[in-house]
Amino acid sequence: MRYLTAGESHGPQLTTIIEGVPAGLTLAASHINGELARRQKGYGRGRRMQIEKDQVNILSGVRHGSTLGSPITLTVENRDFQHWRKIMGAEPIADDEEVKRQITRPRPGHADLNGAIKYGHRDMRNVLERSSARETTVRVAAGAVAKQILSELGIQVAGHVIEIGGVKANTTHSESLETLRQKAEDSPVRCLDSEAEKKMMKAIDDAKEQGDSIGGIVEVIVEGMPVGVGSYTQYDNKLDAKLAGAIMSINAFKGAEIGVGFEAAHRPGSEVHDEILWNEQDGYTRRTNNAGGFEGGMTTGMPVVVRGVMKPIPTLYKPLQSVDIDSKEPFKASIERSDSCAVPAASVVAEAVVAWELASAIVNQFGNDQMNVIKENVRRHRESARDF
Ligand SMILES: Cc1cc2nc3c(=O)[nH]c(=O)nc-3n(C[C@H](O)[C@H](O)[C@H](O)COP(=O)(O)O)c2cc1C
Ligand SMILES: C=C(O[C@@H]1CC(C(=O)O)=C[C@@H](OP(=O)(O)O)[C@H]1O)C(=O)O
Repeated sequence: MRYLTAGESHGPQLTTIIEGVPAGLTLAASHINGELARRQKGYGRGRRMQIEKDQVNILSGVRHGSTLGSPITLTVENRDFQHWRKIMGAEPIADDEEVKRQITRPRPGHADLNGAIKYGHRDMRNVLERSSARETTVRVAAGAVAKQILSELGIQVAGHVIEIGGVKANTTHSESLETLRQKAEDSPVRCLDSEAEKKMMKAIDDAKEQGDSIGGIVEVIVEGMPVGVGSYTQYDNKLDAKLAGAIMSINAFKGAEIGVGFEAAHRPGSEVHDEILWNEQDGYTRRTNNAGGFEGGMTTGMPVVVRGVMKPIPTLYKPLQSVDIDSKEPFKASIERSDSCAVPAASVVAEAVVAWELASAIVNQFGNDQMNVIKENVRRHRESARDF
């Protein structure tokens, strides 16, 4: 499966075309809209999220609530476009009109300067419109389709926030994935630890008050993946590497880890590798899951545990030093609106990109045209893995 996205942050809409989704998958706008709404929430979001009310239009590839096997086109309207028609070139600007025509002052931490040099844009709006994380809207829409595939195979995905602005959540949770998901849903910062939640919200308030921004760490857990998805046989078949790439592709994400991740550097092997057990009912299991569900680029059958680190939002009310590309004069940037923390929202994006990679790998490996064939192949594979 593959997908492309298109659309500017303040243009009329965002679009994704998704190819390779098997025929016969149940898919309704409500599956996607639920995910879009989750991405819009989260403490620390700015005023833009009060303007948008993301709703998907399914324009191709689905009839009577079921996928056809043909490309699926999904679009989401940018309501804010109505306020940006002139700036975006959809309406002429009168000569005497006060409209900010060009952005010549690059914001540190954004794609502005590098993108302008690369594409030769003297107006950096031509860069920021596309580098904006508004694009993650349709990635969440594509991820919702992937989640639907996983769900029909009994595979569940949940994401939550484990750190914001240096406040760490206690992550020793023994509840079911469903309970974990519900708790995250009920928390304004998508955090399971209610003590940490309060401190995280205070950290966001403090940062906002000081004109600053903060980042954090999100975790995605996936239960029910069959063993042996992905492969060690070629570097670009390693599914853990694809997950790391997917996490790193989210705007502002600067690191990814699987299982104990970077912590493995500090531990001896006896405290890292997961001992192998066997019982008649389940077949092979592991005593621990430090590997986060991966060995040799393949799933172990244990829960997939992926984390990603998000840097602080780059647009600050406390201005940072930059240079005007026309005058070459130094200036301190001033801004109109921004999120002060988008880590909770980004955890929903992280779920989507992880779901996409896992669903793609399954569809590629277990026959890729019809959903019922894939279901049967996965069922047989699970059975043979258990009896191996
Ligand atoms: C959900 C989400 C919302 C974001 N909101 C903002 C924002 O309001 N203001 C901002 O400056 N950056 C925001 N970002 C981050 C920027 O898009 C990102 O840092 C920038 O495009 C530069 O890319 P890079 O950080 O990946 O290098 C957001 C990121 C995500 C994932
Ligand atoms: C629009 C979204 O996020 C935007 C991501 C973003 C950025 O620079 O990445 C900047 C802000 O946009 P604006 O400049 O229009 O206020 C965020 O609101 C969204 O998540 O849907």
